[in-house]
Amino acid sequence: MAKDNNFNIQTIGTATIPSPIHLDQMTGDSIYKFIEEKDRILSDVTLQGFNTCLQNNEAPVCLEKAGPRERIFFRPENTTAAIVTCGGLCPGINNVIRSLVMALHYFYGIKRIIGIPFGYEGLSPTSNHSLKELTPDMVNDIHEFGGTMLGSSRGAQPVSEMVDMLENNKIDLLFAIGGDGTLKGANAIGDEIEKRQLPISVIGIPKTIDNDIDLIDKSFGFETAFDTAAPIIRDAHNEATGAYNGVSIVKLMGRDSGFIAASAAIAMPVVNFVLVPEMAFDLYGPNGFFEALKKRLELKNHAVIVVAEGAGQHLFEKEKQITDASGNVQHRDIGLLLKDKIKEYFDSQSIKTTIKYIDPSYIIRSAPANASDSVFCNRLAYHAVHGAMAGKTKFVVGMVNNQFVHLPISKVVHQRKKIDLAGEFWFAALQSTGQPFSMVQS
Ligand SMILES: Nc1ncnc2c1ncn2[C@@H]1O[C@H](COP(=O)(O)OP(=O)(O)O)[C@@H](O)[C@H]1O
Ligand SMILES: O=P(O)(O)OC[C@H]1O[C@](O)(COP(=O)(O)O)[C@@H](O)[C@@H]1O
Repeated sequence: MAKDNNFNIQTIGTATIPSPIHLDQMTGDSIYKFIEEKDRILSDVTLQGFNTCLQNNEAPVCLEKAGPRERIFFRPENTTAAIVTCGGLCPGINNVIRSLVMALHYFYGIKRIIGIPFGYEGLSPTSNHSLKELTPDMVNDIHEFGGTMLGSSRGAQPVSEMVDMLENNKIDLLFAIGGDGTLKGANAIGDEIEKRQLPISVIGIPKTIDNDIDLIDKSFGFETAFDTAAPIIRDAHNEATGAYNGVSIVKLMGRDSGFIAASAAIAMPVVNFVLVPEMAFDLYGPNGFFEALKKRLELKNHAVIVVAEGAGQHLFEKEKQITDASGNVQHRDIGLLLKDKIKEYFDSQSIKTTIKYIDPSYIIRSAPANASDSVFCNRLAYHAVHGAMAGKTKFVVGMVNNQFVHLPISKVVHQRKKIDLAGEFWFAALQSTGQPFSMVQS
């Protein structure tokens, strides 16, 4: 981190390969409004952020603005770009692929664009997947579909073999679309490239439906997720009101962070309880969930519960944890547990209930992006291409304080973003649902 004495700010910069070519010389009359290398945005524009810096005698932190640079590093006629998508699906991946291909092809004139099939697995020399040459025609309509046209995967591949593969296929730019794991992988690939002193740029585009990537305002697909969840919750409410003491439980994605569940609950104020991984709660006892649910049923004779998949894991008997191929903990089904235990609790008190458990999580994850996410995906992709062509490497594009910036990958992967249970957003979720503030683990 460099200290900028003129402005008394600290800047988190990104690694750049020196840039010899003037973009306007190359394209003639440029359509771009160039971003100056010195353009920065403050990473924390809140008064509280400034006050904290002043108190600690620290300079506020600034981030590099994303956008086209006047000087680029890669000569388009000799440049090959590759795109890889890893980890779980998320609305908008195809929009990002499409906009990357269009920007590479039409803005910079890059003719060779390679799609890596099935995540990092496709970069392994031992895999049987064949590389796909991508053209604008091939990607023209893919934004209309959810999922990823390239396929995805989890599981580790040897980094040196992946870099061999990039070298052998003369790839100059690698765009890695993925979450925490993918970005760690991209950073490891970038380190190996640096070690070999190769002029290859590695660019991360943060993808996670859970919205759990640190520092950035939001990740693409997250808004579509709670947008798609909203009508499902509305219908779940109809189910709940259609029976005496009807209880609908809707499970949404959210492995370690409950942003989708909490946002969906605020968006659809028929939700009475929102259970997230950040909040441990008791089932029994005066401040337990069941007592609160009982009060709710006594009052209104129906209830809607939205639960994030990672919530309530403390309620399962401790067993050996199961992990997926990438080492992520696979959670037990909290929705099923709640369904069974709620029935047991109310049956034991001879209170009749009708419980419906709805799990739309994978359907939501594979939906196409909504209009707002489509705009966001498009802009992320354009910025990723501009940063890459300027020779920047081991960086992610993201939005911070409503501005597109470059961040070193290493800065966003060291911890996951979670809901602040003392923060305004969580209070809004509790107020909107009417869930008792006291309903936490004693
Ligand atoms: N530290 C790492 N070094 C290299 N590759 C990694 C690392 N962490 C994760 N990966 C790889 O990144 C890919 C995606 O990771 P995963 O955790 O499944 O999804 P996500 O990127 O959505 O978090 C997997 O192929 C995984 O093996
Ligand atoms: O596809 P899988 O392996 O069942 O993954 C389920 C996980 O994927 C997610 O949808 C997204 O996780 P990633 O961001 O790590 O890809 C999580 O919410 C969920 O826990």
